[in-house]
Amino acid sequence: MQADIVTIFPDYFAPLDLSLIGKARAAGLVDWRVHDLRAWTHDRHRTVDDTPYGGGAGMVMKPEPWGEAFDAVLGRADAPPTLVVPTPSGEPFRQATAHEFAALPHLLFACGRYEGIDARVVEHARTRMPVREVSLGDYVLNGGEVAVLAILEAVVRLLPGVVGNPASLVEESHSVAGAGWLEYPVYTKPLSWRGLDVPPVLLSGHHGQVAAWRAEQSLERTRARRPDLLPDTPPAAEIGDAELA
Ligand SMILES: Nc1ccc2ncsc2c1
Repeated sequence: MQADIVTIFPDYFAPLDLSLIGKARAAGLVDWRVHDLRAWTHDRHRTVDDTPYGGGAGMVMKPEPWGEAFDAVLGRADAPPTLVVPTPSGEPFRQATAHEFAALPHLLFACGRYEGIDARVVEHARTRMPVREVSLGDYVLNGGEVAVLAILEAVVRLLPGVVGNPASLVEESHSVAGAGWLEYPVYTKPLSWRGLDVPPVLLSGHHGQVAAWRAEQSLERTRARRPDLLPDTPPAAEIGDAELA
């Protein structure tokens, strides 16, 4: 997989080399290039933003540098990459999205800052490559860089050969294979720690009983913390009605 990242804070991505993702790069399983958006500015102050049309607080990222940055990446690519734009107004980025992205040969990440990127950048990009605007959750960061780090980790770890034991990718929270329930609690030595003991079933050697206990734990956690992940969960209003009935 090839990833290009365009940002005004290229140093944000230095930690990528420290992690498992860095090992994947060394093994040739993934490569990424980080580009400073200001390389495509032409004024003395290397300006990347301006005031918003229609008024309002904050600044908006100018379209010209982004257009030239995408021109440069596309000009070097054999085929158009998929443009991934982290934004609070995007589609939810889920484990299924990570699997989709892991199957793509080339991702181009645009890290917005300020109040966002001039909308014409994505509008124009859609005429020359697939575009996915994605949200990591209902909260706002100061920019897309942290989101891209999270997305890259979620995606690259799914690439064949990156994670030592592929089986460990199966029983994870939100794992597609695990029906998307939350992960069960895990334990290791010592048997007793500060008066807290490992659940005896995990010491039984009964794989069937262990599997059943883990499934029950996953279901219990999912019911408690993420009922929205369970099938046939009526909207909250209906749940209220049912309880009142
Ligand atoms: N550009 C930008 C600004 C805020 C934000 N929050 C989550 S992703 C994102 C992207």
